[in-house]
Parts: sequence; structure tokens; C-alpha cells
Amino acid sequence: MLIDYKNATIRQDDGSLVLEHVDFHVNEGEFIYIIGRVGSGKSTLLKTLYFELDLDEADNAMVFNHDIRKLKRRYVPALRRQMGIIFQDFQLLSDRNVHDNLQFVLKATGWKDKEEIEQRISEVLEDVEMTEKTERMPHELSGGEQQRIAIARAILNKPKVIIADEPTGNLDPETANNIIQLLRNVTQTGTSVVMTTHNIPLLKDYPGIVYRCCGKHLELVTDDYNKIMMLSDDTDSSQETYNSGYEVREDLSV
Ligand SMILES: Nc1ncnc2c1ncn2[C@@H]1O[C@H](COP(=O)(O)OP(=O)(O)OP(=O)(O)O)[C@@H](O)[C@H]1O
Repeated sequence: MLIDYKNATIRQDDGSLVLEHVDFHVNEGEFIYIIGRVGSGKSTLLKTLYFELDLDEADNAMVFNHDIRKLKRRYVPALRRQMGIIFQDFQLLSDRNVHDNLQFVLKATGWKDKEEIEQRISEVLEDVEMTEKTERMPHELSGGEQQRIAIARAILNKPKVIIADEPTGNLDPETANNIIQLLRNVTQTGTSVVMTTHNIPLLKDYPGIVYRCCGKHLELVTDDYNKIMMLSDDTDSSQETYNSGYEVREDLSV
């Protein structure tokens, strides 16, 4: 198991409670969605996974077999290197082109051999179908293209887990589908993906394990990829419309 939280309590730095009694598990190659209303704690849960926020109240809190309750800060970079992190706003370095964005990460994570660096950059750009855009600056790319580069950057070091905080939030529905398809492809290599989303229709088109943040708890909605096809929109309350134009209902039930 790559990530194993049992009965974890997640608080902000100011001590305010975000989620309690959290049981959350990630195995190799899994595709996991975290859904839930605005402010329900999705991003905060992710922050504990990539050590942006401490988690010390739990019966168990393991990431890559390290007990993160006792983790010394000096071990964080080595663990983060085994993760790829993707944000809604891409967070590419705006002052350098696509190639140099990727090269920067490889150099920062200890790659030295020039040929190997070039080879790896070509491979990941091929994976995300962006080989033509190597020389482009981030501002010369569309949102979907920038997110492709963010994915390329996230997979450079063949991470065990990709953590993506609303990676399709700024994208039109078709581009969002392409991005999710790319992330699904990544799981074929054994990498797991944990992503937050408000885009509920995605769940049916690209099934995965679904958790929901709700009322300071994290519920497992389904861990059966097949069952997700039966997720019902036919519920009685809590309709919300988001920027994507989708009408979504967050109180999905199986
Ligand atoms: N740095 C912070 N310090 C204190 N409280 C915070 C901080 N960041 C977020 N919060 C609060 O923690 C709660 C959970 O926020 P979080 O960002 O995890 O929600 P979310 O489910 O990701 O929301 P969204 O769907 O809008 O991204 C909210 O009440 C939010 O106001």
C-alpha cells in the first residue's frame, strides 16, 4: 500500500478542524477521485499527502512506508521526489520554455547526464503528445496544453503517485476529458493518481475509486470501478452548477 491513513484528524495550521476519522488508502495503479463541496477539505487532505501540512493525530499515517507523524523535514524532499504534483493553475515557470521547465525539474532532482536528460524530456513530451511545442513559452500555450506540460513535469521522475488538485478546473469539458485520459494512461504504468474534482460527469466517463469530503468526514463512496457506472444523479438535494457548465450533484449515492 502506498498511502494508508487510519482514523486521521486533519487540522489547519491554526488548529481548526477540517476532517476527522479519516480512513484513506492508495494502492499501486489506482485512480482515485476526491469530491465534495467547496471548502469541504479536499485540498487540505492533499496537502497532508505531499507534506505541505503536518498530520500527527492518527492511528496510522503512512506514505511510502514512512510514518509521516514522525517524519523529519529533511526526508521530505526525497519522498516528494516520488510524487508528481499537479495544480489547477498549472504553475509552470513563466520565464522559460517547455523544454527548460522540464530540464529545471530534472536538474533539481539530481539528473546530471545531458543525454539522459534530453532523452527523458523527449519521452515525457511524447507521452503527453506535445513534442511539437518544446520551444514554446508557457504563455504561448493554451490552458489544456499547459496542463499537458504540467503532467509531463509530474511524470518526469516516474512517481509512485500523482496528486492533482482540480487539474481540469480551468479547462473546457473536451480538454478536461483529454487530460483525464492522459492521467488514466499514467496509471497503466503502475503510478497511482489521486485527484480532486467538482466535475462529476468525469466520474462516469472515467471510473475510479471515489471518496467524498462531507461534514468534516471523508466517506468512501465506492471502491468498485464498475459500480461507478451506477452512481445515481437521481438525488433530492444539493444541486450545484460550476464554471464548467455542468450541473452536478454532490450527494451522489451508490
Ligand atoms: N491556510 C489555511 N488556514 C486556515 N484555514 C484554511 C486554510 N486553507 C483553507 N482553509 C479552510 O479549510 C477548509 C477546507 O479548505 P480546502 O481548501 O481544503 O477545501 P476544498 O474542499 O479543497 O475547497 P475547494 O473545492 O474550494 O477547492 C475551508 O473551511 C477553508 O476555508
